[in-house]
Amino acid sequence: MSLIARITRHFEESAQLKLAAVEGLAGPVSDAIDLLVSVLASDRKILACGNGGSAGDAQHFAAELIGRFERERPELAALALTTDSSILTAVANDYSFEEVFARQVRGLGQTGDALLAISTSGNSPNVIAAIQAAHERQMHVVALTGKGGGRIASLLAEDDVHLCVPHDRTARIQEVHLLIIHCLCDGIDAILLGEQE
Ligand SMILES: O=C(CO)[C@@H](O)[C@H](O)[C@H](O)[C@H](O)COP(=O)(O)O
Ligand SMILES: [Zn+2]
Repeated sequence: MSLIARITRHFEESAQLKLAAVEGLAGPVSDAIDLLVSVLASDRKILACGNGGSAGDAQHFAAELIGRFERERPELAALALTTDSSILTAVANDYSFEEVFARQVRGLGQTGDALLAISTSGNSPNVIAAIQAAHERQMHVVALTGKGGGRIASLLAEDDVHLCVPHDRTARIQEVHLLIIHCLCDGIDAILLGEQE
């Protein structure tokens, strides 16, 4: 296969997945927006975590809330738990890598906050531990997964929101996660700016 053909196949597979996934995901994404708006409107905050590309997505989400997405508005309370190398290395070194997000959730999370938990497999132990810590703190959870949701699917509470991309390829799932993150940012802004009831 030529490089052009390989590249074309990536574009086509990604585009086809997005078009196929929107019907099943639009409703849950709308629920996630409503949940996150209620968290922010109650002066609570959103913590975000994930590994690898999903760590980047967690940071991307927090940056768009503290900074801006497409419209001017005041800062919104969001924090990625993936950035502080001293915390990450100390907790991994002194406890375990599985604890790197959960200890931050227990240390920073308060009742009514939300955790955006991102795992394409739904099986990363440190994201699972973060969800369990969020529930201990009476926090809401929005989980971004794929591959059927993995162990995370069975961990979520009734009022949590599960956004599971119907695909088994990590890269494709991440591409839809990023699209979902932009939908979350747009929907949160539309409601908070009074453009959307
Ligand atoms: O971005 C990619 C693959 O596209 C990788 O860095 C990927 O994020 C890593 O393998 C992660 O460790 C995967 O973790 P998860 O999504 O299964 O929770
Ligand atoms: Zn990636």
